[in-house]
Amino acid sequence: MSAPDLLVVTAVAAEADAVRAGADPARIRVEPVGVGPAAAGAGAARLLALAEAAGSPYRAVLSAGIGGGLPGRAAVGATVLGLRAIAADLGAESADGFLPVELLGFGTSVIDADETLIKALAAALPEAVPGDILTLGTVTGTAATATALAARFPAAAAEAMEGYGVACAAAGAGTPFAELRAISNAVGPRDRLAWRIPEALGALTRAARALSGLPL
Ligand SMILES: O=C(O)c1cccc(C(=O)CC[C@H]2O[C@@H](n3cnc4c(=O)[nH]cnc43)[C@H](O)[C@@H]2O)c1
Repeated sequence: MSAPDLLVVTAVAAEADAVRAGADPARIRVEPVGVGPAAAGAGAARLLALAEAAGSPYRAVLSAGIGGGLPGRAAVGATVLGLRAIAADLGAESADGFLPVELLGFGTSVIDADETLIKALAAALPEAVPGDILTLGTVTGTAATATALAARFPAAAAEAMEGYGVACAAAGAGTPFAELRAISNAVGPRDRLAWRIPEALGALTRAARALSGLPL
């Protein structure tokens, strides 16, 4: 049997189980690597390097899981296809507002998803909402932060905690990258009890079924 050609990286085991429930294991390997951009980046880099060393590199890597939807842009229950992964809190605070890492002269906070992979994913998931996905080390928990993020990132549809880390690992390995988020909650005032986790995990399973036929 040939090795899987798509690596799907999630944060937690429940998300990995949801993806596995819909994915063809012959084509897709699913691994939970931890919460946050550092764990995601380190975990994805290790898995990509191991596959490369074994002589069967992945053809693409997907950061997948649940996420928060920006109000008016992605509703709870929707699936968001990330066109760009943006490290929204990578930079410095100043009296004049947030300074992104670009202004500090330290590289980029924005990584584009692979164009060919996005076209294939959009065809496989026609109902997915296309948009940027923010990566944050801290889950947004106030209306003020949600409003500020929506203003800073007019093309953002969702936020999560791992995409930019996986994108950095993919860029280092030369592997096409994309991100997929099933929306469990609205970005805004913290209300953990309102998160619709089972529904979002169900949406992840449905998306994974569509991934199994992906031309890679
Ligand atoms: O408690 C559970 O059963 C459970 C099952 C699956 C996943 C979880 C998580 O808490 C996953 C954490 C994961 O979720 C992403 N996430 C979701 N909503 C947001 C948000 O509004 N802002 C940022 N991140 C969000 C994030 O990527 C975390 O890694 C629990």
